[in-house]
Amino acid sequence: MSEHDLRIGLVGAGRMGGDHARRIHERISGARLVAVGDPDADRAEQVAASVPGARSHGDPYEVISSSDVDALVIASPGVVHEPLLLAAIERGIPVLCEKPLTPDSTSSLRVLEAEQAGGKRLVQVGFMRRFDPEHVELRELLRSGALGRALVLHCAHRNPSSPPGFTSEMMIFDSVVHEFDTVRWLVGEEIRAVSVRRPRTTSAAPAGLADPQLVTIETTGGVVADVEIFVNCGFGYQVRCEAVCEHGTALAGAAGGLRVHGTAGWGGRIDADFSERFATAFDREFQRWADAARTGGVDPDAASAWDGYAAAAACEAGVRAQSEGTTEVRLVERPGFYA
Ligand SMILES: NC(=O)c1ccc[n+]([C@@H]2O[C@H](COP(=O)([O-])OP(=O)(O)OC[C@H]3O[C@@H](n4cnc5c(N)ncnc54)[C@H](O)[C@@H]3O)[C@@H](O)[C@H]2O)c1
Ligand SMILES: O[C@H]1[C@H](O)[C@@H](O)[C@H](O)[C@@H](O)[C@H]1O
Repeated sequence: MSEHDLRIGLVGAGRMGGDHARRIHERISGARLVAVGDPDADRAEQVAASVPGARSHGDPYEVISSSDVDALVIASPGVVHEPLLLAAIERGIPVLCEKPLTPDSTSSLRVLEAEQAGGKRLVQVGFMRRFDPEHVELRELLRSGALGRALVLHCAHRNPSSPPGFTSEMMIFDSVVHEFDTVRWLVGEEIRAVSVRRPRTTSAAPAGLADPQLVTIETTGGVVADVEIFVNCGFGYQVRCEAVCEHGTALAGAAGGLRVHGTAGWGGRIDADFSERFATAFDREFQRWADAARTGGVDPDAASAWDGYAAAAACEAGVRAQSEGTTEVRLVERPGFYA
């Protein structure tokens, strides 16, 4: 630890907040956690107690206004991201905000406006797949043109089970929000339209949840991505994306790891959850964010507030498409600030 470390404040001390606190303490260099805030003061205290030198606040805004906080991590539920982001932008500190930027495009636009008014890029959205080695390799391959142009993407996003209160709409704006960002980032084009189909529902789904769903995403350049979102698959956590190109295909997220051949069978293992599947991605995301924040810059490969807004707009179209059929995505003109 050095006096030049980036001093990080964390708001939201739930599952992700706890993970990120550990990550910063154990695996990120040049940065340390100094304050944790959560309206649930016990949670804040518990997470702060797990990191030597960190203190807790029952008011998250006290963390944001603390003069010894150089940069902020937001790991609270999406519905409260906007006021926390606006407070961080007002103080002029870099912020890494867990997905989503905000839950809808109107509030995302307010964040974009505040950031532009401050004149400096400060916001990064936690779309961690951008740091997953296989997804990075797939993007580089697509950009190299070695397989020709991408035509179709086949994506699967499976969770073992949905948390209590998870709704059919959340399957779009809490889960498929990752694919909206991944597709835009892989292809380098905005999303033009979204449609949703509902196959028959798994008997494992809680009452009222239409699970799985098939989401079709069309980009402005004519790439079509199909996404199977299945949040009660029961057996583990899987995220896959296969790109079909003019001269070949490439798949990120194929079952990897050790392949075991044993009595009467062979097999490998499946990750249990996102913290396992994307452990390396989260670590890289945080290290690169901290490195950029320490020098007053932003990571050009990370998701910006613009990316967060574009994903929110696609999610809105996706939720409308659940009942209205194919729905177009309308974006404001991209400001030069986010070029
Ligand atoms: N990148 C990923 O794969 C991934 C995975 C899970 C969750 N997330 C995102 O991380 C965020 C947190 O999710 P979680 O699963 O940790 O939720 P959680 O419910 O476990 O924890 C959220 C915490 O935020 C606190 N909180 C509520 N209002 C607050 C406020 N105004 N200010 C500060 N804290 C407040 C709650 O008391 C709670 O302790 C969400 O945005 C979620 O979408 C991302
Ligand atoms: O909040 C979580 C998280 O974003 C996971 O990465 C995703 O797989 C889940 O579907 C979502 O509910």
